[in-house]
Amino acid sequence: MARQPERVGDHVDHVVRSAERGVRGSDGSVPSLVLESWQRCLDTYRLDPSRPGEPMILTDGELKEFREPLDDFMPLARPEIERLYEQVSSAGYVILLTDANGVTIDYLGIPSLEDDLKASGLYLGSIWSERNEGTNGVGTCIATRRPLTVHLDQHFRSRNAGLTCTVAPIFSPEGGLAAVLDVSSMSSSSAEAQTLIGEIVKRSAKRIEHAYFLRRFATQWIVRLMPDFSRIGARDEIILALDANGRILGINQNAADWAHNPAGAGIVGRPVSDLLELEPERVLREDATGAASALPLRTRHGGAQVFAIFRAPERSRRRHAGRPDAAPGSTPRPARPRALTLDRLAGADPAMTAHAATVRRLVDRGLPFLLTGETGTGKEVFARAIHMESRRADKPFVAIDCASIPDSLIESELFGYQPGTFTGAARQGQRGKVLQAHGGTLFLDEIGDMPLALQTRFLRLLAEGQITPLGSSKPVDVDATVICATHRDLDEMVEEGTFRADLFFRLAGVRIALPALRERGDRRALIGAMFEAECRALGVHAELDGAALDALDRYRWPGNVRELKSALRYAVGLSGRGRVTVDELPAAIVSGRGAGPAPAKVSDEGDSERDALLAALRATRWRITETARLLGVSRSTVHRRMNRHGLVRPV
Ligand SMILES: Nc1ncnc2c1ncn2[C@@H]1O[C@H](COP(=O)(O)OP(=O)(O)OP(=O)(O)O)[C@@H](O)[C@H]1O
Repeated sequence: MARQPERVGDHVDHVVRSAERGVRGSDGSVPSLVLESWQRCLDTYRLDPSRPGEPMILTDGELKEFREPLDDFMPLARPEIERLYEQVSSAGYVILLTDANGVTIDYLGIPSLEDDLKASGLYLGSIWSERNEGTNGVGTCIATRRPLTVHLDQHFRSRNAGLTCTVAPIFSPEGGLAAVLDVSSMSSSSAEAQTLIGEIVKRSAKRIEHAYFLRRFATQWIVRLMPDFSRIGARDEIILALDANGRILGINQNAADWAHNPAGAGIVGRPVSDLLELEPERVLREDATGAASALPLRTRHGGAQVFAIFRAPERSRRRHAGRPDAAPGSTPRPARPRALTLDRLAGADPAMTAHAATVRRLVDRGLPFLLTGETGTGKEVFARAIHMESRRADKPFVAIDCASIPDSLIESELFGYQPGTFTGAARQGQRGKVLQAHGGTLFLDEIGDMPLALQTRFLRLLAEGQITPLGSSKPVDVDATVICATHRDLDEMVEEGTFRADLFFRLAGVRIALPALRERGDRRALIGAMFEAECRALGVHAELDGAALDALDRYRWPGNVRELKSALRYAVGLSGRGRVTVDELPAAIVSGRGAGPAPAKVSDEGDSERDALLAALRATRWRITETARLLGVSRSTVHRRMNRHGLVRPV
């Protein structure tokens, strides 16, 4: 908030003089974290404490770029932000979640004060790095990685000296700073209130950090440790992620502190039995008995007692359905999404329902399937549903993306190789994905990107049910259902001679063309069902407003169901008040961008492909995801084409 001019002078004087005297010469009235920050602002960033002006607020488009890398994190943080807001908003506080650059990526504030909050920078899209705003809660937390309160004129800039900001860092499972949680008000608060808010913010930040860690290692073993059983689930809980052999894959920040090892270096990669008197087999046994009670253990060094709770990896937990999987008081996990069966994928769309009936009739008849459809129409999930419908459902489903493997490796990835076949090869050789799928299903995504030379070898697999690993002369029998998918027009490629006709006829045993989302007859119902699924997945209760549903229904969806899913996740993540309106939808959907003609298909090779790619890269300012969407191809295809045409993002 703006300050009176005469007080601005006093403030500047106080900041500059105190910074000159430094921590040693200080009378203790200014906390050392703040003093050191003032020094950084003057000496390193060369900021002017008296500078007036407005806080910088990013546009929606700019903000989206900062949010994108934290797509999986934001929905985990949202419920905690809401809980925090409920606790403190009546006392005039607002909540900001910033990324590690200080950009406010999520926010909950008092709607009636919105204009004032925005003018003070307590708003979505504001930037609170020290370099931008000088000493402030978020920026100084980023610089020091410590929780703190910056009260009134402890702020470096005079114009922020009406604020009180209490913050706590949130660390990523890798030990880096992921985000900062901030509770701010536009007024002063008593020392007692600051202490109380400080504790509440730290607890919330830890809850988010734990949820992030548990989500990241959902498919691994989790061991939660506390010196005292009653404290399991508390915020100083130590959490380790282990692989099936008891090797430590990740540790939370508390574990790093416990081991006096800030980044966890030297712990990750070691067997858990180095830290605890615990043999890996014991972990498995604990889970098999479904034990949710704490197991007393001793630390390897020092022999101190700790209590441990185990959580099995997500997949094996499904087998113990109904068994408690979290300690009391821990963050509730969002519901796990239900499997996408053929029926669920088909919904009420006539073409999809007919495809589901075809699959049921022809599955297990030894025929290969060819799935076509624009990017994001659900080809891979459909392939998985075919597998689950088949008698091979309990055998492996092996997916391979022909577009993302370099041409030089695709052959060895698929067919494996004998020991010593080429430089850099594993000494014991490799089995190859095709053999791994033996007995189950082999899913070849982006088959249209398979190099011609390899198509010949692949033909043999389809024709004779045999493959020959690289460096070997002995063919090996393979029994697998083959499902291929592509967004390309294979008929056209065959005509052009870029795809082998004989291979095409072999693999197109059962052709299934998945409709684009804009062509689906059950689009509104599908949007509604996917909205509910997102709410369940994020643990949120929300309704979809009629106008928002209309906007979603009208949009052209160049990225199809994938794009719809991420738009819904974004909207549900943003909906604080239990209702998703057009305001929560991504700007492109509301503005109707992407509501134009269907994405142009680029030709296979040559100049036109390069030109189209370059034009798309320029139009999207070299953003790969958007380029892929614009061209109607996958991100990996964009990367491959960039390599092929030697296109490098300008610096
Ligand atoms: N009917 C559906 N209901 C819910 N989610 C769906 C449905 N169809 C697809 N999805 C989701 O949409 C996303 C894209 O699906 P998928 O990866 O199978 O598409 P694709 O056609 O293989 O894409 P690409 O061609 O780019 O590889 C996935 O997250 C999938 O779970």
